[in-house]
Amino acid sequence: MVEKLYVTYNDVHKLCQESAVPILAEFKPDLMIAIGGGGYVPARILRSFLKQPGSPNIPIQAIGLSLYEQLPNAADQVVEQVGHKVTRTQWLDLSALGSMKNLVGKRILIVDEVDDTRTTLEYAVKELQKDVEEARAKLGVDEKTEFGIFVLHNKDKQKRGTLPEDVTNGRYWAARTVGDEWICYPWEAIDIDEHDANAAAALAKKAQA
Ligand SMILES: O=P(O)(O)OC[C@H]1O[C@H](OP(=O)(O)OP(=O)(O)O)[C@H](O)[C@@H]1O
Repeated sequence: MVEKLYVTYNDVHKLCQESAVPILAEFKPDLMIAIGGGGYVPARILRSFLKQPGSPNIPIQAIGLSLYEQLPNAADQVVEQVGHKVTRTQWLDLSALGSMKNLVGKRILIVDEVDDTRTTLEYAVKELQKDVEEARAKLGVDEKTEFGIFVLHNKDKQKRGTLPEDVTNGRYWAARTVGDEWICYPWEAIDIDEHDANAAAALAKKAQA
């Protein structure tokens, strides 16, 4: 039976809080790109912990990627990716000059809640790299953009997707590395009290073991 891992809002908050320390020390992002829907809440919490006194908040932009669902009437937006379909439901608005400038020569932290098969993250990095190249060409700027990744949980399993080596070696932060568990995030809960009770029960069981 697949173990269920219940993650509470407080857990998410604390995972972001502790991860902010190495992310600030080693990367200092200029911009976060949250992969929706699971990346939105962690990105917003992380922003509070990345805020430096005297500096503005780090902007968060959102992209929508869906791995398991195929939107009707959106066949032209469906991309075959290592045997899985990644559907773009939302993307950056690159028509604005400001948005393009945000991409070139910047440190961009991509945020999602879970790195499972890595299909989604591979897609996000590849597509964003293409956008950066396009923006660089249009703006005639030659500064390097660095991508980093933050996830709450990385599943230690065979990955279908791959990430650039410079990201995996030094710019990849997973608050927790877990097995191939079924992770239940609080924002998916229909009954949050039951969810929290399940999380507490699992904790008590672990303490007894
Ligand atoms: O590593 P992978 O195997 O690619 O899986 C991880 C992705 O799957 C989930 O997204 P989902 O498509 O379920 O959308 P959601 O975030 O809106 O729930 C999750 O939010 C990640 O983005």
